[in-house]
Order: sequence, then structure tokens, then C-alpha cells
Amino acid sequence: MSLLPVEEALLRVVKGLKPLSAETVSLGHARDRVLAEAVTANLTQPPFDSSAMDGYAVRGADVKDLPATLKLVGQSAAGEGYAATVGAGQAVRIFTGAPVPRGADTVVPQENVDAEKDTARVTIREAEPGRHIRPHGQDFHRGETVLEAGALMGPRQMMLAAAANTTSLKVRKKPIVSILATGDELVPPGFDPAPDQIISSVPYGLCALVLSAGGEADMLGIAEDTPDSLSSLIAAAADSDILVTVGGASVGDRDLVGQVLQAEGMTLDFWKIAMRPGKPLIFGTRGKQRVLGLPGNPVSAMVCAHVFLRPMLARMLGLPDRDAVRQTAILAGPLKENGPRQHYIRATSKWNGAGERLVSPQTSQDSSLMAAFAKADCLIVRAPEAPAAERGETVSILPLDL
Ligand SMILES: Nc1nc2c(c(=O)[nH]1)N[C@H]1C(S)=C(S)[C@@H](COP(=O)(O)OP(=O)(O)OC[C@H]3O[C@@H](n4cnc5c(N)ncnc54)[C@H](O)[C@@H]3O)O[C@H]1N2
Ligand code: MOO
Repeated sequence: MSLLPVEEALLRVVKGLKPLSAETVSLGHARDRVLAEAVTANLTQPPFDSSAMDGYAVRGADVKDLPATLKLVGQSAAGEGYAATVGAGQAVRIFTGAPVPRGADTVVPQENVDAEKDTARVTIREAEPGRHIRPHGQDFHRGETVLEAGALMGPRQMMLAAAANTTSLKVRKKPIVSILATGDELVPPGFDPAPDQIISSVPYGLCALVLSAGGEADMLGIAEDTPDSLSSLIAAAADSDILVTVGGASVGDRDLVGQVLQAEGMTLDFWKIAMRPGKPLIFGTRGKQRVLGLPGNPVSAMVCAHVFLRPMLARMLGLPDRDAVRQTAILAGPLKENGPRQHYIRATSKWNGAGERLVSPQTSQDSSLMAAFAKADCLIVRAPEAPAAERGETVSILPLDL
């Protein structure tokens, strides 16, 4: 039986997903949110012609012939301008960011001036009139769209929204992702595990991934490998946008997750795909909810989350899918020919003097190895049946750091 290709699975997983509705947040809470509505400037920036230098505001005509000795008549500081008009033969001491007084059309940097108590002697011509003045509105004008709907509010966008004197913004609601670990062997971090128990680590990785991709995580805890335990926790996630389960996806006697999800109303779309790691991935829908049943091996679960969950969240936020733009790197070591499943090979990167990314596959690709996975910074994406590749060849990669 040939397995579903990853590209086809990805199309099915994001099919029909639309940006969520909007909510209003204060500027202080807008960081990393996605704009649902454009931001319009509430004022003009700069609000006046502003000096770009510490120096002297003069009339250009007065400094045509040098040296020129001008009468120092006052000062314009940021926050406290010079109220009068600069007349012929006059200069006003001015500081960076201060309003250029009426009458002046040029700022001469102080390095070019010998100043006495009452005079400013301009000795060096720097440039034509108008120099070192930032005109009113040079950055943006009141009423102008400064940020488009769909923009991600990173540091630069936060600064601009603040500069535009915005106090609240309409942003996309965060997709809520419920995360359910499954397995009788699991105990939460902080417990002293019995000899046959292990710590449930995957939900912590998934939670971090969800948060950094702009979602909200709802940690449901650990379900035992019984239909009752699974059912009750799956039912608790009824209102979330996405339900993610971890483990119990394979073919073992205790791998009940797929069955119980269906009993709880999930319509199965696919189970098992041509992917390595991650073959036993389950996907289905439950009303408006999307359900991802991730394999339990920690690396498999996280690789599936990078490949499928991130694009789902991007769709729900109205963001472009960053991973759709394939990045490439240069192989620092050889790779064997690939088998029938798309292989996501954990790798570490170095950059050479030319700025090229050189990627070294890790020695062991076992999907249980969390320590090695934490050292990897990208996945080399190998198409099914790709031929052996030599050092120096260009390969597709999926960066792991968000
Ligand atoms: N006969 C076959 N056996 C297996 C197959 C197969 O096709 N035929 N597939 C293998 C592959 S590939 C994977 S991946 C695993 C996935 O199995 P499950 O999804 O059923 O996962 P579990 O058996 O529940 O767990 C696997 C492994 O991961 C550990 N685990 C589970 N949950 C967590 C957690 N929350 N935190 C940390 N570690 C977790 C679990 O203890 C197991 O060690 O199946 C293969 N077998
Ligand atoms: O495909 Mo499993 O997900 O290799 O470990």
C-alpha cells in the first residue's frame, strides 16, 4: 500500500482553514499579534520641521559667503522651540529633534561654527540650504495607513504603531491548541518516575512551538491508555481550534487514540503518511476543530508539529506559511539514497566565509533522541527515493528555530 505523500497531507491539513475572527487589544498587548485591520496614523511625524543635527538654525542666504558671522538670538531645544522668527543675519542654537524656527531654512552642524557668547561664525560650508532639516510629515502623515492588515506586530511594527499614537489594535484571535499526552508510562516533569515510567516531555515542546507560532496552548495533561480516560480528556477539548494528541498513534495493542477520537466525533481524513519520522500521523476534523494525532516518539511528534501544525496556525492567523518558501543549504557530508518516505534529517549548521549555510546530518536519526534534536537547528528535507547526495550538493532545509 503506498502511503499518502507529505505534500498531499499538508494540503488536506490546511484545507478550508481561514483567519480567525478579530479582537481588540491594547498597544502593550499587541506584540507578536497579527493585525486584522490596518493601522492609520493618528498624527503626522515629524509634527514640525525638525533639526537632524546639533548646531545652528540659519537662513541659507546668510551663509552663502563664508566665513559669515551671525548674531545668536536664542535657542530651540527638543520639547521647547524658539517662538520668534529668525531674521537676516541671525542664528538660533538648535539641538537634534528640536523644531526649526520660522525664518530658518538650514541647520549648520556645530562642528562648522565658531560660537562666542552672542555670535556664531560659520566657517565651513557643508551644503545647500535646507540641509539637516527633516521636513514635517517626512515619516508619515495623519490618516495614512502605516501598517497593513496581516502585518505581524514585531519590534519595528510596535514602534511604528506607538509613533502613530495608536492605543488599541484589532488583531486576529489566537488559535487555541489543546495538547493531550497519552500513555500509561507517562508522568509529568517533577515526578519521581517508577522504573517503567518516563517523563511526559513532548507537550512542553509542543506548547513552546504553539506559543512562538502565535497560538495559545491548553495543556490537557496525560490520558491513560483506556477508552474512558482518553474520551473524557478529548471531550474536554471540544472548544479549541486544534486538538493535538501525542502517542498511541501506531499499531500496538494500546494504541487506541485513533479509535477513541473517532468515537468522540472525529471524521478521519488520513492515518499514516510517507514521512520519516512521523509515519503514524493521524488527521481528522471534529466539527470546526482540526485534530492532529501525533506519534509518541518525541522527535516524530515535534517534526510533525513543524511540518503540519505551524502551517495550520499560520492559516488561522492569516500569515503566509513561512515554510512554503523552501530554504536551501550546502551539504557538509554525504547522504545515502532515500527510501519511500520523505525524510526530515536532523542537522546542524555552520556558515562559511561566503555566508553560505553548510549543514551536517547528525549521526543518529533515531526519533527518540531529544538531546541530539535540541542541538539540531534544521531538518534536511529529502524527497522519497532521492538518490545519494555528495558533500557540496545543495539540499532543501526546514529551519527549526522560529
Ligand atoms: N509494529 C510497528 N511498530 C511501530 C510502528 C509501525 O509502523 N509498526 N511505527 C513506529 C513509529 S514510526 C513510531 S513514530 C512509533 C509511534 O508510536 P505511537 O504514536 O503509538 O507512540 P507510543 O507508542 O505511544 O510512544 C512511542 C514512544 O514515545 C514515548 N512517548 C509517548 N508520549 C510521550 C510524551 N508525551 N513525552 C515523552 N515521550 C513520549 C513513549 O514512551 C514511547 O517510548 O511507533 C513505532 N512502532
Ligand atoms: O516515523 Mo516514527 O515517527 O520514525 O519514529
